[in-house]
Amino acid sequence: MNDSPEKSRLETSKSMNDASNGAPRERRKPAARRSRPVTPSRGVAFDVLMAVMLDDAYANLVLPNRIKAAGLSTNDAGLATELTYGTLRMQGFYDRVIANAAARDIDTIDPVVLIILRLGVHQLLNMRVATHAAVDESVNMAEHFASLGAVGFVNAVLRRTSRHDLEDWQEFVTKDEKNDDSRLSIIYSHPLWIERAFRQALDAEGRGSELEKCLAADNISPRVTLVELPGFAETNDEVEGEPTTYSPVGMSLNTGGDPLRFARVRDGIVRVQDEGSQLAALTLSRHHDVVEGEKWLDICAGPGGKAALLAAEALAGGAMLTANEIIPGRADLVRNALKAVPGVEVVVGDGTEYGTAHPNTYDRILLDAPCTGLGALRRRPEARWRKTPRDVAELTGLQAKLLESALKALKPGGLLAYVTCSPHLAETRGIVEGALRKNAHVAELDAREALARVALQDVDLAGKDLSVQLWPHRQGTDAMFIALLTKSKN
Ligand SMILES: C[S@@+](CC[C@H](N)C(=O)[O-])C[C@H]1O[C@@H](n2cnc3c(N)ncnc32)[C@H](O)[C@@H]1O
Repeated sequence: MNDSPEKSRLETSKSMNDASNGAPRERRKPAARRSRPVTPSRGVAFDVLMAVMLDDAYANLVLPNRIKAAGLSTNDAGLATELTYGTLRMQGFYDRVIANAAARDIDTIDPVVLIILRLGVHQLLNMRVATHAAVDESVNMAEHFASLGAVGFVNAVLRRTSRHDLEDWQEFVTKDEKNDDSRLSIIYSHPLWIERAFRQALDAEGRGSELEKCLAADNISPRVTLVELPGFAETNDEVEGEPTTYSPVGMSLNTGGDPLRFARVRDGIVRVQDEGSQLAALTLSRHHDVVEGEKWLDICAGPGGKAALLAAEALAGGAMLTANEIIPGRADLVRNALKAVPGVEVVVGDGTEYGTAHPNTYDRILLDAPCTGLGALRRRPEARWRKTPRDVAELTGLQAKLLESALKALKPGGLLAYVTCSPHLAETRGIVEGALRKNAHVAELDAREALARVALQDVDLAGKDLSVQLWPHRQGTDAMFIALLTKSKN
């Protein structure tokens, strides 16, 4: 490095401590408009980042609408997606870079300016955008969306940033960190408590050495995978994809774009679904042969992804599925997800009370519990910044109650799958072990062996537990946890 970031910081603080640095918080008159418009992809990314930051919007919901409204070409849509998702994921790291290059606390920078800077830093450090283009386009955005003083500020901060590459910045912004956890949490842009939760879960499997790969996997967009509902979609030759690695009913899309362009997706017989979710549903439905007339329950069904697969499996085997969901609007989503599969009863109710109302009733139960979703961070780029350890405390209380209730609703000798899209030990082994301690008549079954019978290939599972923990960096799926429980007949 010719010019260390530290030196830049000093220079920056000198040059930026004048009155024309786009001082934060107070709204100024927008800068004089340039004739050059903001590029469509940057405009969409800016718009979505504003909605996420200021309106608590979800990027994965807002972005497709904004792309459509702006009429972006496929290439521009790809660029807008990379700008939005990449910036959101790496926000924690970029804020360290910006704070350093600007020599000021991030909280003192106007939100509009901060978003423009984060987008600029992403282009400079993680995309193959030429430096002059990244800086000029960001300055242009500042001229359109921010105050006059902010234009020079954006220009100066990004020029400082551009003097060093990603590795230099990684080294610099972590040089005072005392331990590996805080260093990795900054470099891979994960809040420290999440990084620690992943470390604990991997350590428990004896695979702590995979932590960096695990964190890195969250910063890459997954391929779109689809499930072909068994019995409905086998003859499908319209969707261009290839079989998924493990799921016998899955397909990975070869191309990007909106899967709704395929008629079978619109009809609901081919559905977007992570491969890990498919495996979770199949581990329950294919654990043993279905006996005609079996009663199945999906106790937390919304929005209905796994319910649709279970419904197809139930129909094929002569079982009857009930799908329960507490939020009426989400129960409507379940009904919509089930539009292609007849015969499913959808009910709205509190799953924690279900077992008391319907004791010893169901042969198979899926409890896909409300959870932190830490296993799907790669899909929800802003989620890592919104979750807190308090969410874990609240959710584990609910998960334990739901499991108690589901166990009550289970017929003696029946099979219950406890599933989370989180590898956090408190939400996974903690809940299962709590239920086993509390209920002498409940036993854990070997979910690994059950999964092995379902999966197309060997699944690399570590540790000694009977449950399954999938990982994005290992299986390319969301980090789904699957435990199988039964209760004795007497
Ligand atoms: C992880 S999601 C289930 C995802 C679903 N299995 C799928 O594949 O689409 C958990 C669901 O549980 C619902 N839920 C939360 N608390 C509940 C409760 N007390 N009773 C029933 N459902 C509940 C949430 O509204 C949410 O829709």
